[in-house]
Amino acid sequence: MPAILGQNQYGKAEVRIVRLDRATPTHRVKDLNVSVALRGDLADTHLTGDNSKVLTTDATKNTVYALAKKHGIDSTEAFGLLLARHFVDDVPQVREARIRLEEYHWDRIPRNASRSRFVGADEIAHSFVRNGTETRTAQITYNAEQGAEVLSGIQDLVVMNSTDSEFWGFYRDEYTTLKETRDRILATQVTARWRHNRDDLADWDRAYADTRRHLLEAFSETYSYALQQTLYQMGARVIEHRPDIDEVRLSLPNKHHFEVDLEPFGMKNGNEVFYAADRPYGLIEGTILRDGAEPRIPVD
Ligand SMILES: O=c1[nH]c(=O)c2[nH]c(=O)[nH]c2[nH]1
Repeated sequence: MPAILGQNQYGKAEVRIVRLDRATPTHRVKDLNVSVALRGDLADTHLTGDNSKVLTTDATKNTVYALAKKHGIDSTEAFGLLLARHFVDDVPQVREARIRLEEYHWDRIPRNASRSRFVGADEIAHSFVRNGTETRTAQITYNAEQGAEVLSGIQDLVVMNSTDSEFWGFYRDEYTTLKETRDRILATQVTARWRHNRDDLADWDRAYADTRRHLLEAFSETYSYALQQTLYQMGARVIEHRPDIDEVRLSLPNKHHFEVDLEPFGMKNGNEVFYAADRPYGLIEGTILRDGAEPRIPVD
């Protein structure tokens, strides 16, 4: 029985784009996952392999980045409409475009009232925390001889600084190709555990909230030359402010944001349009201890 081609569509799925608006010192961020599907006069490529009407999926991805640079991303819907109209109105063989968008929402990290170099009344201009991702953890060990040990923690606290991060001066061997940068996005998904040196705190919820706040403040206030340095500052901040905590163990994946090369489209990126890669990622881990304390959180 002869076969016929039924409904079909194609495009690039899950284009991860972070668009920064750096027009003022108070940066705005749009973080989207965009999937493009195009329909139209596309029988030839399926039936004979004639690709003359195929707008490459690579070009659809580039379009997402280029239009984001050109027009900014005002709202998720408006950006989806812009893309859909572009593909249908400007590419003759495309009759219908379906754009699916997921937006990841970032809240600003509240400002520490005692520090003044940030603009805005009570928020930090370039530091963000993604809402709804984190989990609070606890591990209690008790035995009759040694009593109780309380490990508290947080998992998947996703944070980002849209500036105040550099990375340069690193060791180079024949396989090193990374370019040095004086201004990059620094983003990570914090997993932390901290060991209390007492089991009789009056308010564990408050201790947790306070420790979380110190981690966030240290992340956002550290002008960073390496995620390793930020890790140390985060742990040290907790040790300094929480006499009940002797040890902080941190695991920080470096959520890389690569500046998209927009030169082929006649545009300078200007540190505004990024490809948010999910893997591979750098993984920076370390324990920060109260001087004199022994590490006791088990190494995974
Ligand atoms: O903060 C960083 N630390 C590294 O060790 C590293 N390595 C790398 O490629 N990028 C980065 N960034």
